[in-house]
Amino acid sequence: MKGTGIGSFGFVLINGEAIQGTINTKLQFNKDIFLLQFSACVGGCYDMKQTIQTVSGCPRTEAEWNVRAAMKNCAAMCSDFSYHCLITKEMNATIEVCAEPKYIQGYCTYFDTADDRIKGLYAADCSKYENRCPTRYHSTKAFLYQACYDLVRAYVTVRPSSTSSTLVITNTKDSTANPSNNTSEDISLAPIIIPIVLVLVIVIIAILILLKRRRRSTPTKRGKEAIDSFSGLKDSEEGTCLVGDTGAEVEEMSPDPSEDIIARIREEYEEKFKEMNKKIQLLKTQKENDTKDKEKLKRQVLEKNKECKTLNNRLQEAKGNIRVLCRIRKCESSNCTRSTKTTVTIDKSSKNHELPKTYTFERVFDTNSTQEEVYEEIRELIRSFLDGYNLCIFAYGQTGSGKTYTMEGPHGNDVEMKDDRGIIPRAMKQVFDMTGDLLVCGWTFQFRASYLELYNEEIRDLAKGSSDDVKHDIVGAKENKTIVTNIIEKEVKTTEEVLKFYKESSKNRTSSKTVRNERSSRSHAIFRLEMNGQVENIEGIKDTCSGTLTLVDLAGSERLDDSANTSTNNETKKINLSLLELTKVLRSLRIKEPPTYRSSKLTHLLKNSLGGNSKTLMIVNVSPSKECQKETERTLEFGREVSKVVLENIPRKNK
Ligand SMILES: Nc1ncnc2c1ncn2[C@@H]1O[C@H](COP(=O)(O)OP(=O)(O)OP(=O)(O)O)[C@@H](O)[C@H]1O
Repeated sequence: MKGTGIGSFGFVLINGEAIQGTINTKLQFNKDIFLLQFSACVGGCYDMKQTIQTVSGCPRTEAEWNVRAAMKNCAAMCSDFSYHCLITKEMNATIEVCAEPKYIQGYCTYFDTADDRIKGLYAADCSKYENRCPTRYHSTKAFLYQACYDLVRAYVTVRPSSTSSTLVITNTKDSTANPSNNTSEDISLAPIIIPIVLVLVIVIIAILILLKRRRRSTPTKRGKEAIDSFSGLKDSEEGTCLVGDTGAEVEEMSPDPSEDIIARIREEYEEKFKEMNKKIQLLKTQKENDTKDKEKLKRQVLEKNKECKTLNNRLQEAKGNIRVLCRIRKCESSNCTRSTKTTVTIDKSSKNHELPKTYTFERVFDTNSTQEEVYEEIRELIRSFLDGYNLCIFAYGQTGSGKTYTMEGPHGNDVEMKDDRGIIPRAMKQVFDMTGDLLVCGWTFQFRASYLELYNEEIRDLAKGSSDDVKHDIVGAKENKTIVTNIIEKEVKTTEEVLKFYKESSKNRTSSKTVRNERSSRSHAIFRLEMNGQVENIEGIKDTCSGTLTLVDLAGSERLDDSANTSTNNETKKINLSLLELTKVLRSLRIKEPPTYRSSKLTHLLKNSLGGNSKTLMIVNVSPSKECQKETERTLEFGREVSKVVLENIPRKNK
């Protein structure tokens, strides 16, 4: 035996609509040697309830799983939390998995005895993988497995058959590197390999524990168990950190299946959404006296709407409850960044022989990105607000990096329906269009808008403008919304009304000239839209739905010396202090310590949007200009920090 390698990859099969029958999945193996392991996730990773049950309860009895390893001469070692089978190429093995659920998920951990290339993988440069890991890969284990996956993927292809649910795993590795004439030797080595594998597993656990101690991060129980199931390792120590506390973490180890799942859920969602819209249009054209048909259509719309909600939530859970996107500002001057769809690379000075630094985000919008492209990425998330989740979108970045442009658009207060309008006017239109459509089937909605700014740690009600001489205090929270005293919460019924309110109020926002921006916003602007909806459902029972959409344009995050002007120094200090507190809160959420929200007004105000029943999206805005390089790096570091946050999944407030 020349060396011992270890790798793993996951696969996921989704049988779409055909839920009723049994799914028969055949796996054929013709690699040298595999440790096959089936674990977790009966019922689909995106169904939180079922995932919790299966991961924490481990109801993986032989009867439930009915896993039949139709293999001859197979050295099988089964543990009580997952199935392991050691398979060699010579066995020409085929495994049939029969299971009721919609999704089957399995993991195949692979050991290649004739390859030195994987040796020492666990001592690999983790930061290399960390940089490459999209937002939800920030876990010690996750990126180690990501590393394995990368290596294994290089010579294993997973090819789903177009006509049946058969996966054929073929060995595409260079045959000279693994001559077939030594396979009989592999078989005879099988009993030796098992102890080696076990030793290897122990070594991995030890390394992981060490790494975890250094990082001092804490996993969510479910996330940890999901990883354990994935790896087949159990360790009692705490320490790994996953982003997006959902069953989706398991898929995140192997990007392709996860992407695949997201694409399939989206496809299903879009299909249902289209069907619902068709029915809504039909309903709108129904004659007044056609009561019978109308009632039938109403019921169908309500049903479809429920299905859409479930699917959209699965989609958002799969993406993670806290997401970070990055946008690079348009720039005419020298550019220090390079970007792909998911990475930003900062080129360092060649004088100091510094290597370029790459940051990975779920999505990166380059200098040519349009407002529409940015909005398309978050359109589905806005739907979550209408489904009864608190949603917070905020723009973070250095002064002049394009935060206001992204949130509002380039026209200052003129936020009407122009092509380059930003997130706020687009979101308002989507919200009122979508709820307007649902009115035909009996839904009623009430919306209340408020617009506050935090300037020098003082809350101002922008809706009151200069006449606002009353003190505003945060007095706790009601129904998951932070309550602020003496503010205007205007009832709005249409897109036009809400945008008029926004436009009038934003005239009062505090701005001044800074080195980098003629009209720099010197305050955090927090626009909130509160929704309460009711409908009588199919069974005649009242169904309610409520949520708060918070859209935040943070003040510029530049360092003190960048602002130079002494009159703004105080402002800058306060801004930076509150941003620092925001970072601390996010860090606390990450390491599962209770955050001290009250240490700044900003975090106190955003309390209900940064934990618990909320979905959070941060857009880190950066300038690509060389002069801003240091600030750009700081911003990207911040974005990376946020992308490590784990949020609890608390049921939405839809009763
Ligand atoms: N993607 C873009 N395309 C075109 N122009 C842009 C883009 N991003 C920003 N700008 C322009 O750059 C200038 C500064 O942008 P903006 O005011 O949005 O920055 P900011 O981050 O909000 O700054 P501050 O924190 O100082 O308020 C504005 O004139 C804006 O119109």
